[in-house]
Amino acid sequence: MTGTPNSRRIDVITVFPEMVEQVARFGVVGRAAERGLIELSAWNPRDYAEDRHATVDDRPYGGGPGMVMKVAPLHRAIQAARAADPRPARVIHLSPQGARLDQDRVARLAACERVIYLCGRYEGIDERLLEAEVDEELSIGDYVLSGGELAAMVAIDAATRLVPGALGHEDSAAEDSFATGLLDHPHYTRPEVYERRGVPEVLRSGDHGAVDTWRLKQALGRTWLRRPDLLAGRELDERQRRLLDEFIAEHRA
Ligand SMILES: Cc1cccc(C(=O)NCC2(NC(=O)c3cccc4nocc34)CCCC2)c1
Repeated sequence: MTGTPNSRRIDVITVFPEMVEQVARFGVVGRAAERGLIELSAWNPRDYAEDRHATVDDRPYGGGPGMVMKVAPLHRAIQAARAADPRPARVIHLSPQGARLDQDRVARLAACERVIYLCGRYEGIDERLLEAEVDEELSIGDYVLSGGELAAMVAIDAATRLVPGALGHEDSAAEDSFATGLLDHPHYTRPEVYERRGVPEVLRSGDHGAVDTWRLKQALGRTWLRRPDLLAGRELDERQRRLLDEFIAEHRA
């Protein structure tokens, strides 16, 4: 099935295709898939194994616990995915050895017409497959996972949100905060009071300028408090500097 001509094609090489296909059933990614903005296909190396037991793994040379994913079934699955669309594809291996996924790298993924995500299981993938087929390795963080599928789903979700048309206005507004590299300001909705806790006056004042200022101040302040590293890498303009200084003074009062 081919999507609209400029649709993004996403292929995932995984022994658990049903797991990964779920990401395209819900929310923003689900709507993008429905509307043909993206096209998601999963390819199971088990379907490309030579033997009748559909073996995709084998014991490691050098001994040790666990199993290693074999080259041939993965190679054939990648070839099948490549053949499904004439456009060149960037092959991304989700791996603890990879560069840390961040919004800049997500933006680069979103700009690719085709991406093939390669998900490891067991102890990992035979190095010769990685040497031959992988363009880039990405990690979603420093913790132990059972496989690369969740990482692929994280990358797919984050990148799809950046595909033009994927977000309606109501969602794109939510992008503003991190598009500025800051954490989010606090959010409130009805009721006005819940168990004696109210809503900041300014948010109900109808003064949109004051609301924007309050939100920027809160975003700057919370970033300063919880993720100062995000502030270290950026210049604040005069207004932002003043608002953050106000927040800090109030925080220390
Ligand atoms: C810190 C650390 C050091 C050594 C091994 C592991 C580990 O978790 N190894 C197991 C595997 N992990 C991942 O694939 C994986 C894990 C974490 C983030 C990721 N982002 O993308 C893929 C990721 C690799 C082969 C099968 C799963 C983790």
